[in-house]
Amino acid sequence: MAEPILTARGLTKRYGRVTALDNCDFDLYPGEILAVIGDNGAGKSTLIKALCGAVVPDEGEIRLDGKPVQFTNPMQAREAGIETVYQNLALSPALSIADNMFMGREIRKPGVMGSVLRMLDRKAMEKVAREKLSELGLMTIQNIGQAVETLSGGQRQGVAVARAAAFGSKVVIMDEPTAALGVKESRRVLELILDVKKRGLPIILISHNIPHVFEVADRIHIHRLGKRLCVIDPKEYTMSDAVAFMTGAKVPEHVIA
Ligand SMILES: Nc1ncnc2c1ncn2[C@@H]1O[C@H](COP(=O)(O)OP(=O)(O)OP(=O)(O)O)[C@@H](O)[C@H]1O
Repeated sequence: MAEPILTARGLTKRYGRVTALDNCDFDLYPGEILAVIGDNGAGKSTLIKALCGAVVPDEGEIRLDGKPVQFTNPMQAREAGIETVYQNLALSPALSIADNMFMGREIRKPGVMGSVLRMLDRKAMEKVAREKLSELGLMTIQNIGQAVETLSGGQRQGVAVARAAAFGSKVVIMDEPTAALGVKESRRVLELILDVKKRGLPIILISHNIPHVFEVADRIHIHRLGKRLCVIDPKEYTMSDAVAFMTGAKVPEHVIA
């Protein structure tokens, strides 16, 4: 196998007496969809937050492309090429699709108008937004100037995924992308995740939906009691095996797939 693109070794994060991450390891390889599953409170969110700069671990090391990185906020991780699609705070409802896609990285008008007057180049942003959405087959969204609150749940998630795919140059992290969606919308988002993978970006998918995980993941990282218990190949195990490992009902024979 190629070298991993993102690794963590010995990550530990304590909240008072609770050890949310307990000497945890993690590996993501180029081009793969790696699902992260685990029981409630196992430490999945804390792991993901550490990888995307939202939480600073007490101990341990994270490497991106083999180089040690220390993110103290999510902006630094974004600048390094790690984009995260959050479960809830994905988008600003009152803003347009294009504005949401460029939130925090707006394109300014050329020359003094942009540099001094800080004027936004809306035309340029709308053009790029339109391109990105159509690349992912999301051009059922008619008007790029439309406020995000007028979109369906699936369309909103699509915009959030498109944003991550457009700007994530190294890694895309998706936290429960189908949790709030209906059957049809979930399907579309799963297809989008596969499209993002086809474009060569590796994806970390955190999900409680085991059938969705088995459908799209290349490998499954099973998290238990603050650490990686094992990594399985979904073609070699059943969903009930995965749930049994997660809950401790069964002990895996091999640790890493
Ligand atoms: N900000 C915090 N302050 C205090 N305790 C926290 C904080 N964040 C997480 N924890 C604790 O750390 C442990 C791991 O939480 P985490 O949210 O990472 O688990 P999870 O696997 O994502 O759970 P879930 O599937 O329920 O979202 C839990 O016991 C949780 O209560």
